[in-house]
Amino acid sequence: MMLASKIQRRAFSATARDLSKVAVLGASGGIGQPLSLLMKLNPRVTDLALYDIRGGPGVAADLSHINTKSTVTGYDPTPTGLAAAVKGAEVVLIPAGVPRKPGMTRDDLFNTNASIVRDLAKAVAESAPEAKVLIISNPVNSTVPICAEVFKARGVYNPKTLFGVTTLDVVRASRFVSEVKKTDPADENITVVGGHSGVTIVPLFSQSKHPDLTSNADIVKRVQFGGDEVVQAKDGAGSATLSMAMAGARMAESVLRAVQGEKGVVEPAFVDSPIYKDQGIDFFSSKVELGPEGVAKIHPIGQVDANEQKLLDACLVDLKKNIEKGVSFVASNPGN
Ligand SMILES: NC(=O)C1=CN([C@@H]2O[C@H](COP(=O)(O)OP(=O)(O)OC[C@H]3O[C@@H](n4cnc5c(N)ncnc54)[C@H](O)[C@@H]3O)[C@@H](O)[C@H]2O)C=CC1
Ligand SMILES: O=C([O-])CC(=O)C(=O)O
Repeated sequence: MMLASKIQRRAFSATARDLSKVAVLGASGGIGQPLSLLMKLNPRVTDLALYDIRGGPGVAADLSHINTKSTVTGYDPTPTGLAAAVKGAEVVLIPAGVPRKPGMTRDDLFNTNASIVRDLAKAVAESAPEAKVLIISNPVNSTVPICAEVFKARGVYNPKTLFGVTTLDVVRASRFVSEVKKTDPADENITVVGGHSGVTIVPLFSQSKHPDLTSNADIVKRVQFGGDEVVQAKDGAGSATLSMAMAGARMAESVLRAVQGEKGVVEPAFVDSPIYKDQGIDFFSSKVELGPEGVAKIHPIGQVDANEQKLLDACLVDLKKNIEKGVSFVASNPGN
């Protein structure tokens, strides 16, 4: 009897884990569409739910003709649409919100995107409190704390399941290094820590195959301000969308690999982290080992050289302010 129930339990959990619903909130945007396409092509995904304030069902109808196994459903902002989109999701990806124009910092997006993320987080807290939530909307340094505060207020905050997506920073770093060193970017694994904006992005070249790059101010700056290159080139039409879709899809795939039992899956992510808590900084991006429940282990930063220590010092000043801004926003604007 006991054995039977054990087997049943195992069968149930295998089924539950194999049924991986992914929801994309902001699915008809510049990032949302290619990200949803990449999720439709991912065989680990069984159900794809696409929500946007406009155009979700259209994007869903289009993707639903692709002959992979997953079902695709689109949702509009009806009273039940958002709740239905996230219900039962293993992973909720959030690229909803406005992108930068030339001359703006990511922090300039705060006034618009803070309330968008707050309201989406409420829906996730109510209808999918166990989902792994991957926040792409900028400013990530503030939108992740916003999401955490919303979850805390509803008693469902789990620091293991909330991620700010910083994957694009390591994707860029490996590509930029490969251009300088004439190598294959696939062989370049560059650690990037901190946050996701300007000087809060800290590449640790001393830990790579190219420690000489820590004194190369050009490449350090390029990693920190890579997003600006795209914003300027798009000249008012937005920021990185296609490279971000690739990076977001890689992060979602890594989360699903870990959920489905793969060991040793490590990605950078901006998470609730012990690393600088003693300095009042509750969130920090570093290498995170993923497990079935989300964050399994946060790797320490490791050895840094004097140049990198200076970068880290500058990072922490801004990061602290960005995090505090998100926390105070929810305290003074709790919404409905
Ligand atoms: N974490 C990262 O590395 C990166 C983050 N981003 C950020 O991602 C965000 C989205 O960028 P794009 O896709 O280029 O912008 P976009 O303007 O093309 O798309 C945003 C989408 O969000 C939707 N939206 C707005 N309010 C919504 C709400 N309340 N609920 C659901 N959907 C809503 C819009 O209708 C639109 O379809 C921006 O904040 C941008 O700064 C962009 C690149 C990299
Ligand atoms: O630069 C931006 O505004 C968008 C972004 O976060 C990036 O490309 O890294």
